[in-house]
Amino acid sequence: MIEMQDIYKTYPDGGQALRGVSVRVERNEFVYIVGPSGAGKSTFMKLIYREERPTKGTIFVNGFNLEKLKQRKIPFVRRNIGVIFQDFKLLPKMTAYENIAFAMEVIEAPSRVIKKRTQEVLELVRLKDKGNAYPNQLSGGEQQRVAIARAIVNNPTVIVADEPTGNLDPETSWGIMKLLEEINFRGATIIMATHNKDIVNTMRKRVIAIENGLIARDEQRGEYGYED
Ligand SMILES: Nc1ncnc2c1ncn2[C@@H]1O[C@H](COP(=O)(O)OP(=O)(O)OP(=O)(O)O)[C@@H](O)[C@H]1O
Repeated sequence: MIEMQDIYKTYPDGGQALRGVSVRVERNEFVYIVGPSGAGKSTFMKLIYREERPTKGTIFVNGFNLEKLKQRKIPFVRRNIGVIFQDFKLLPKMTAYENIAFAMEVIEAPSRVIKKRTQEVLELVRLKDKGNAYPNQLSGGEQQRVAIARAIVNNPTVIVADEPTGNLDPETSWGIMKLLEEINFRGATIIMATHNKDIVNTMRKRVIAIENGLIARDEQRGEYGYED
């Protein structure tokens, strides 16, 4: 569960990215965040995974108030949120396998568990045979699948995906969407910011439109609603 209560975000240079956003996303929902460039979508996403902090307002993730979190609870809450980016953000000097396993090493999982679970997610994203490849030896779609495997390896309850298909061709994008749908089916809440009209209008889900720092629309089985 994610809940924002009257969230404002003003960046240090004075730019107002969000201007009073209140929203609730239930467990296991799949939500698209749409809106014009500069509307505040990435800021909205960053507040959920605590990359940015709100200027005002309260955010709850799985019942934890992110603004009142004790230092020692931060890793625990963070581990429950998997993040996927447009540009994949894989570590270039690590293989696909190592990129995924690393996410478990940082939470100090036992090495036996790491080996088993990393193989399991490599299979889930259909990259069993590419574990030893480095990111620059993989296609864009394959790199994004590694990034998805890394995001889900610790079994997070929430996946935040900021334009995950932004750098991919349409066919590859559909493959990524099928995977996200499967992850949602297995129980994760998915929040995905996108400019992909086809995907939003085909895979009808809840659509939240952010315009000028405010929620302009929030519809179940919504539409993309813009021309780009
Ligand atoms: N780190 C930052 N410092 C200052 N201003 C910022 C920062 N990040 C974003 N902004 C500003 O906040 C506003 C919202 O930006 P944000 O990146 O959230 O929009 P967006 O909807 O994700 O856009 P896009 O679709 O182009 O990715 C913009 O005016 C932007 O210039």
